Amino acid sequence: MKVGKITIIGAGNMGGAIVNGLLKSGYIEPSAITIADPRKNVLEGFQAKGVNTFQDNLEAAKTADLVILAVKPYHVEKVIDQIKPALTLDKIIVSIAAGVSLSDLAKLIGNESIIFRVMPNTAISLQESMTCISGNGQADAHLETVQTLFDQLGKTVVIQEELMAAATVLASCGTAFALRYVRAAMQGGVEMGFGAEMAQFITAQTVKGAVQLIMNTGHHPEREIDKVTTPRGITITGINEMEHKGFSSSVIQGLIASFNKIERG
Ligand SMILES: NC(=O)C1=CN([C@@H]2O[C@H](COP(=O)(O)OP(=O)(O)OC[C@H]3O[C@@H](n4cnc5c(N)ncnc54)[C@H](O)[C@@H]3O)[C@@H](O)[C@H]2O)C=CC1
Ligand SMILES: O=C(O)[C@@H]1CCC=N1
Repeated sequence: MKVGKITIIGAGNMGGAIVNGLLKSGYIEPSAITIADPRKNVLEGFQAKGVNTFQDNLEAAKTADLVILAVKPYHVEKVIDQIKPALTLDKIIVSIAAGVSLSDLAKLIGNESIIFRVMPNTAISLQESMTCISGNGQADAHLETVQTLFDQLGKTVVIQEELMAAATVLASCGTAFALRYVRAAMQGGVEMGFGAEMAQFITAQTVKGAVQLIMNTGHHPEREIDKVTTPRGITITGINEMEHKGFSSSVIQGLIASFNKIERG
């Protein structure tokens, strides 16, 4: 079933990105979208786009069929407390707060409520998110509704909740990790003679093409790497130097450090 009215609580990086992705998708009318935030100035831009805006979370949540909690994890408890009178058992509640479990949410909202944990990334504003979804027992009957909604905003997978921390690191933090590669390559490009803007354009298009090579074929990355690394050639010289300096190991250790941060707080 297609979702009716959506309320997003929190108009920051992610709340704002979700609204922009929804507007871009045309999946639901701007008038069916509501966003709430205490900061009046961030709401004005959304109001101009025809979205309903509120500084009062409870008022914002009252009319919704689906409520997305897009506040920092340490604000989740307070926000749920504020909107609880509006969280009737027919409402779908979606939390994108990193590290806040379904059982944490059920303790705050109620065991009988329909609760999803959804982990998108900032590319949701361009309908290019990788979004991982898991839900509680009550959520099963509404999975199609929620997955179809996030399908409008990129790619989705339904996962076991125990993988949510790993999903957060790979898919959500992953945007920043990937862009650090892009920035590093740009710095190298500038040292070799390109202006920063041209280095960014060349690097970004190269990364986009490399990603499409594996996405369009399903090939393992090494299969495509093998096509680039001429024996005794230039690429293998650079790649081996990167590995001597710990490239893969550094990426893996960074992922695990982020994972441990979620798991241990
Ligand atoms: N930034 C990212 O790439 C991702 C973030 N997340 C999760 O999304 C959530 C939001 O993160 P960001 O958007 O990055 O944070 P943010 O700080 O950019 O946005 C949070 C927003 O909540 C608002 N806010 C604060 N107190 C509030 C209250 N009582 N009621 C309503 N709104 C309130 C703030 O004014 C702000 O606009 C976090 O729980 C984070 O773990 C999940 C995936 C990716
Ligand atoms: O760094 C963070 O805590 C958030 C969660 C995932 C991406 N950004």
